[in-house]
Amino acid sequence: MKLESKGLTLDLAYPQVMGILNVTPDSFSDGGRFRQIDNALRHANEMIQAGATIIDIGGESTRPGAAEVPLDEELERVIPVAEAIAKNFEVWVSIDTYKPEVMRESHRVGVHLINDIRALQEPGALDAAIETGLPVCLMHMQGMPRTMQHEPKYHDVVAEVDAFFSEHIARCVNAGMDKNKILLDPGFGFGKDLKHNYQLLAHLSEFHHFGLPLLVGMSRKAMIGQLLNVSPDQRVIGSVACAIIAAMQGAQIIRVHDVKETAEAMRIVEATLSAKG
Ligand SMILES: Nc1nc2[nH]c(SCC(=O)O)nc2c(=O)[nH]1
Repeated sequence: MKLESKGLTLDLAYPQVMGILNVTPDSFSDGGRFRQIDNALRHANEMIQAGATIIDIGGESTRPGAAEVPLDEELERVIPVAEAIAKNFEVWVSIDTYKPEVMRESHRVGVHLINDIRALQEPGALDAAIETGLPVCLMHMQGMPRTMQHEPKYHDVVAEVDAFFSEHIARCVNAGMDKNKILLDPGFGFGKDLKHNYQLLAHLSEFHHFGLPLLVGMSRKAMIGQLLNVSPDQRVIGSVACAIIAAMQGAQIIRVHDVKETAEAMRIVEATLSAKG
């Protein structure tokens, strides 16, 4: 399975590491220090050297309870950084946004992938994504970041996320999007409690029936912190464990903060999966 965008190809036969670049003042793991372009470029370069093949740029923190960021503030944060990375490195650049104007402007400055935690449900987002022609990651979320962790409830979280994927793939394809431009993400931590997150991880391989790339993001999240009782910067081993479990089930893109550790683990996964024949 391969993904193409703007002359770049991503070989999804092997798990690809997506490095997280938060350009938010309140991002819980980067401490908001990567707001300046030079810091962002330095961090992006470190992640690329460590094995990231995608850099995911986010201008709005989506931690549970986080406030929304006005459009002009988000544009000011992410567009200069996206443009600089796309210009300076031969790497996939993805934009973590749900705003249609940010999607369009990101495309204009060279972004390769749209990563939308709201699965193109904001007004105008689906049209904007189709207009850009970019691949899009549709992520499942129950509720909204501000309130999503207030007692999330499911009858069967795996079945409900699967139904969500079916519904939104159909919505996108019916609107004119090429199905092969869609990626799927169960949205770990987005309206899920500890049990829900591990049910999704345990059954992750079941989502391959759509024939679309699976993207997962568990890095430093509460599903690790609640088990190990450690702060976000002490969750590297837990994050790598989650990445291995997902990649061994065929997840194609792993979104992480700790690129070097994850990339090394993915080489072990690749050696093991290819030895399966
Ligand atoms: N596709 C995708 N995008 C994301 N953006 C964030 S922001 C919160 C954090 O990094 O803790 N999480 C995810 C995720 O899980 N999947």
